[in-house]
Amino acid sequence: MAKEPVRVLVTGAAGQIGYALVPMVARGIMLGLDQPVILHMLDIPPAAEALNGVKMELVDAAFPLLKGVVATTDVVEACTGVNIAVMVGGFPRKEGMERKDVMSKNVSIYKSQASALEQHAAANCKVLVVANPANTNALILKEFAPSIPEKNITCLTRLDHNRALGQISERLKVQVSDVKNAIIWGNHSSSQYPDVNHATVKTPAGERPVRELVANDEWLNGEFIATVQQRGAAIIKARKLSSALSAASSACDHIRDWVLGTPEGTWVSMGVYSDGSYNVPAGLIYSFPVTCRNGEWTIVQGLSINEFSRKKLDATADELTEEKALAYSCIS
Ligand SMILES: NC(=O)c1ccc[n+]([C@@H]2O[C@H](COP(=O)([O-])OP(=O)(O)OC[C@H]3O[C@@H](n4cnc5c(N)ncnc54)[C@H](O)[C@@H]3O)[C@@H](O)[C@H]2O)c1
Ligand SMILES: O=C(O)C[C@H](O)C(=O)O
Repeated sequence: MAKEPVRVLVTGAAGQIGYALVPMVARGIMLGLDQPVILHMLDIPPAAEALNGVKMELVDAAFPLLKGVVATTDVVEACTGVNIAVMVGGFPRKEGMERKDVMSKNVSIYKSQASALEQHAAANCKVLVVANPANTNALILKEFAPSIPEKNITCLTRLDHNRALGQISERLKVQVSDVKNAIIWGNHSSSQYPDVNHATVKTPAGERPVRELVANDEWLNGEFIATVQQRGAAIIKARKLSSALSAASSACDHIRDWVLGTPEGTWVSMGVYSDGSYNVPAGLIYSFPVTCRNGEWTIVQGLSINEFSRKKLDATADELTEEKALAYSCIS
């Protein structure tokens, strides 16, 4: 029997990530090739015409899994009945703007969208925040949607996770699909800590540690970390626009693994509400290694953290604590 359609909200759908993401959702890349979807697309009134253009293209593409499209600038209409919400819309930092001004605009956007989701989304709606500052926008959304379980509110660090796998694959000249269990700890910002101390590569002789195969701690502790931390900035420098296809693809990876489960023996990185694991302060949205089963994520426990890693976990937690204070100071 055909499955019931799942309603997927994409905010900021007229923007660049939105334009890359909605065809992926409509093709079944996010939720599976047997899962019909209804797309809800939200943008702001100045983008209404462009949003309608995206809707026209979705119709023209005749995606078999796409059972309907809602394209709107009305947040209540956009949020009504959605099962998955991918929050891409936000206020970008413009030249000359203070951090606090950008934060204040995003706090006000995420406060009002939180209320709309809380009141109108389907029960058990899963939320992924992509828009920057992603971790703190997700925290504000959690704050203003108290009836949405905190386990349902996450932010995207899967792009950073995939970037780490990509760098190891390039360095070792192995297939990226053979590299697994990197970890992104902390903030989706340049303070994040890409950690490969537990990562492995599938070889004909079995799974081998990345550190052993790379055999160059100086590169792993220096250039590798900096490259992953700075990759977003490098893409902006090259494209004059921030990453879009990789961000959209990673958003699909994040939701697919959350809903359908992570493969046996594999973990992924997700920004989730900290419960104090690994001595990360509780009450931050912080990126951890997680496995997913039956639509729920669980933080991987018991990984050893050496002194080098400890300092990096703490530094990115400190940045998030500071961002949290700034965001709370903007709440009106
Ligand atoms: N977490 C990640 O890994 C990651 C990666 C890449 C980009 N990003 C972030 O994702 C966000 C979107 O990037 P983009 O390149 O698509 O930007 P973009 O400027 O092309 O698109 C953003 C869209 O959001 C819309 N928007 C603004 N305010 C809105 C609101 N209140 N409600 C609904 N829509 C609204 C804009 O009109 C625009 O169409 C940015 O904040 C970017 O920094 C995050
Ligand atoms: O939009 C940005 O500032 C960069 C983006 O978050 C990315 O990691 O590519």
